[in-house]
Amino acid sequence: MESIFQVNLSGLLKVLSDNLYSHKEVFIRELLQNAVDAISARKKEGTFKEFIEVELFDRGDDQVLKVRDNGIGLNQEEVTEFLSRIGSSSKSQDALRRRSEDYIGQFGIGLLSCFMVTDEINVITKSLKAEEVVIWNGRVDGTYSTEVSEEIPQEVGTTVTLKMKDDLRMTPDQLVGLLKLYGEFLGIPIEVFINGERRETIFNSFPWNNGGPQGDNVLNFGREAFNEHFSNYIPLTDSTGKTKGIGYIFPRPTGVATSQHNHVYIKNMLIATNNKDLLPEWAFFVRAVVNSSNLAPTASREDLYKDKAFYEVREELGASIIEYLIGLSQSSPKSLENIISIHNQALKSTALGNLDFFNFISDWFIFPTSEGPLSLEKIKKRGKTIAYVPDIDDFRQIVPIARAQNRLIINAGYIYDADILHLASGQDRDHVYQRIDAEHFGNILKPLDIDVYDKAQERLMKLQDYLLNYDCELEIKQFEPGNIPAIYNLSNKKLMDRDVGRIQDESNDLWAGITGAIYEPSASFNSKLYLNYNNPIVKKLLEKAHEGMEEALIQSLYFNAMLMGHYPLNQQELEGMNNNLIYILNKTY
Ligand SMILES: Nc1ncnc2c1ncn2[C@@H]1O[C@H](COP(=O)(O)OP(=O)(O)OP(=O)(O)O)[C@@H](O)[C@H]1O
Repeated sequence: MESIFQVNLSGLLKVLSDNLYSHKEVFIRELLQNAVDAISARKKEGTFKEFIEVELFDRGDDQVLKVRDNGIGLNQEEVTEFLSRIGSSSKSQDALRRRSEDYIGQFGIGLLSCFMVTDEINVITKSLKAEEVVIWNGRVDGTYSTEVSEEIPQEVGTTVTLKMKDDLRMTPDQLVGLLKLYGEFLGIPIEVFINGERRETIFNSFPWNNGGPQGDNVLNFGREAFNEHFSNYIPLTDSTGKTKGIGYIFPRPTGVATSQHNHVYIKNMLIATNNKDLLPEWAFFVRAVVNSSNLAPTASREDLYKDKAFYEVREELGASIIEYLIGLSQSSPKSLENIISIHNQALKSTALGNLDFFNFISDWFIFPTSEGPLSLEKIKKRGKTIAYVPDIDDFRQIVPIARAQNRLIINAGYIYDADILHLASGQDRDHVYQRIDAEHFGNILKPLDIDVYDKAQERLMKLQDYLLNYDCELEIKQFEPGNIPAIYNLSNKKLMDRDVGRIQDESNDLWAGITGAIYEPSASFNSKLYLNYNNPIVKKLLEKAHEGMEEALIQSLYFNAMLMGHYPLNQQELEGMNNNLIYILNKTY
């Protein structure tokens, strides 16, 4: 036996209102959407002057809201089919429920949202194609009644009347606010009446529809939408022209983790003010307002279907942003510079994922250098070799030397910078990119003349003995400024050796055993102390023996260089440093 599901309407309504709609006010959106769809349907039959009227009446204890349109209306059969049957819609194209390009609605459930604010929906409708007027009353308990009359004077169109629940009465301002929020850009004037008096007409158009977006008008629009003062905007469009809008460049730096807050309109109706994924992920420095006729809302209408069209549109809007920035480099390089300086990090992360964009924008990127922040373009002009230090501590140590030698060094220790420069080295044939890390640290320090070097060798070996306990190799170089006696350099591997060593010193046998079993310390010296032959103390120390003081002196240079490089001293080093000071004190007094 075939049977039909019985629907417990109040249960269904609870599910809808708790899970589908974020707030009760969306019933206004649903009523407007139905009016607009009915007008669109009638437009297919011929021209007429469309309108939507919204009236709010306070009748003694009751408040009544009426939404009237002169759209296509419904005949008796359609009322039964589409109003009395939940999930039935006149707007799906076929039995497969493909969404129609012409309408906003498609699911046949939108009208139910009215039950969040009323217990009874009254519809009076006259179809374009029928003589009779149909009166339909749907109640929250799941019952409904239909009546047909040929007497009631009713123009073609539909009036939906709701008696508002007592605690959900609206003020005229609230009503106007909601109508503006959802319906301002529908392209159909909404006339508002309060207790029989005309209050205002709501009608506006998107700034990109007035012969293309224009300056202040667009910026004001953005300020109202996002409550932010923007100074740059980007016209956005997909390849079909069915999704259009404006992207505003956020006026302050945004973190990579910042989410988007886009305003999305579908067929001129506001769907979301907090959309987080309409633009590609990397575009987090842009806030967009977009109107689309090729994207589809979900049943809640507060999100977008993630179908093929969605991903295409998303990519094409991203391309609009990149195109705009490329154009700006020609038309207003200063503005581009300004945008890049605010969103340096965001744009760097974008460029790493898009080679075309990288090739366009990388010269504009700003890097901290030994001479302050400089664009890559300016850095390139300084010479054939571009030296960068991917570690902030290494950079700090090397910077006084670089300055004294009039060499430009990039601090590439911040996120993305070393990757950007590495990528640049593969793209740029005119420069040599020199990555200066622990292994190559000595390369930028000048070697000694060979005869001076030979002479110093014997002394150096002697001094080296005093550093064996610290696992540090001595080297001599000469560099300016001469007041830096030594630079200490520790590779990452060595840093790890030190940490493991510390764990083994401080922990019990079990842990020490485990770390010993899983970690093999490096065999060779991994840290280096570069002595500076231009420094008078070092020179003296290398020229002749200082019996009794040598150990304390060379170790002091070692501790001093470590501290200058922001390296933490371990227990053994701290003790060594104190012992040295006591030794010097005892020698002096
Ligand atoms: N103002 C109106 N004029 C003419 N027909 C209407 C009107 N309002 C509702 N209808 C009819 O009632 C049907 C159901 O409306 P409802 O709002 O529940 O769903 P829908 O708009 O079809 O889809 P969705 O659930 O996506 O909104 C519509 O498909 C339409 O045929």
